[in-house]
Amino acid sequence: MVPPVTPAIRAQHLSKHYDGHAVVQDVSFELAPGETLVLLGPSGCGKTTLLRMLNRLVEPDSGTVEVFGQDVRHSRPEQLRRGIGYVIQQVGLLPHYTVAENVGVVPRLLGHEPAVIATRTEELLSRLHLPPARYANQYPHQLSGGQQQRVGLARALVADPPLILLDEPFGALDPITRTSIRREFRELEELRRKTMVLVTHDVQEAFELADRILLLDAGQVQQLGTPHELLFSPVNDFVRRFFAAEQLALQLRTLRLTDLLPYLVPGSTNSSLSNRNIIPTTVTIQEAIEALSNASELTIPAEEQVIFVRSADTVSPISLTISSLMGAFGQAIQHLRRS
Ligand SMILES: Nc1ncnc2c1ncn2[C@@H]1O[C@H](COP(=O)(O)OP(=O)(O)OP(=O)(O)O)[C@@H](O)[C@H]1O
Repeated sequence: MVPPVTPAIRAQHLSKHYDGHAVVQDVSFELAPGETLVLLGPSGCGKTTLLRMLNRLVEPDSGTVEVFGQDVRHSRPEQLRRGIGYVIQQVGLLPHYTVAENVGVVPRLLGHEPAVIATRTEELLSRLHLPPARYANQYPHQLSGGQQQRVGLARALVADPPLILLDEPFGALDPITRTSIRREFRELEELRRKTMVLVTHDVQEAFELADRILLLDAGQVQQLGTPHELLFSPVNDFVRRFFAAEQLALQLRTLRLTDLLPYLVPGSTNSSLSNRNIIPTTVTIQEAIEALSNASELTIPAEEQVIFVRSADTVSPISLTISSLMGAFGQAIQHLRRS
């Protein structure tokens, strides 16, 4: 028999009051190792308070938190926090320390060898697009907001904690920087195996980064589930209304070509198309539209922009145009609404 995996986090019946008001009310969830949970909800709904209960920056009035099977009350708060990465919007870099010194703070406190810290710091800065030769000896005020944010992320990652908590980590950035840094963040090898809890009030961001979303309102869990479940199987009106304004954009980012295969008719194969015109069925509808819009850069004449979809279980490729794609998308949505 496979032994049960100890959850990375088990939060049970967490509650917190401030000045007689319930800010977090009876919240429970479990997170598997490697999973990313996004805490989402309107301003003031208790996301930050809930996050800070996980590393004891806030003590709950009632309820318990276990991190990798250990009740957090049994660790000293400072010790617990050194083992959990924490990234906040106001990056909190030390102004009189260089970039490298800021990144090395926690490993120094943990007593790691200076040479090991230096190597690791350089490796992380390079991976976060801050070449150490240029940035290691700069001071925070010499960096842009986005660069400071990356130093904050490097600092949280340097001691290689298995769990990272992030509170609006991209909140202070302009929308364009925010989108590109988010993409880098998602593709960062370093984060692939980490368990993460991320607070945001940005719905698109939540859908882009979450394995599961915990949607809160007035301190209470409204729904906990995958982006797909929240979008297509909302459990109440609050959840439905919360996503209504951005529904189409979210549907395009949540459904994948795999979901549309039953509605796509295999087309004729065109031998003039090279491999560059083949996209996998794992891409989202949004990505497929972007690929089709860029198809004129490929070998196909603009008036017959076609892209082939290939998956392990599709023997013959399916040719795709914007109109066949949107037709299939419409049918898939109707089917999901009915079921
Ligand atoms: N230390 C505190 N003392 C008193 N009230 C507090 C304290 N911390 C938070 N609150 C209150 O608790 C409620 C929830 O705050 P919290 O910061 O957890 O919400 P949030 O969902 O993270 O909000 P935002 O998205 O605006 O950051 C708010 O009404 C806030 O004013």
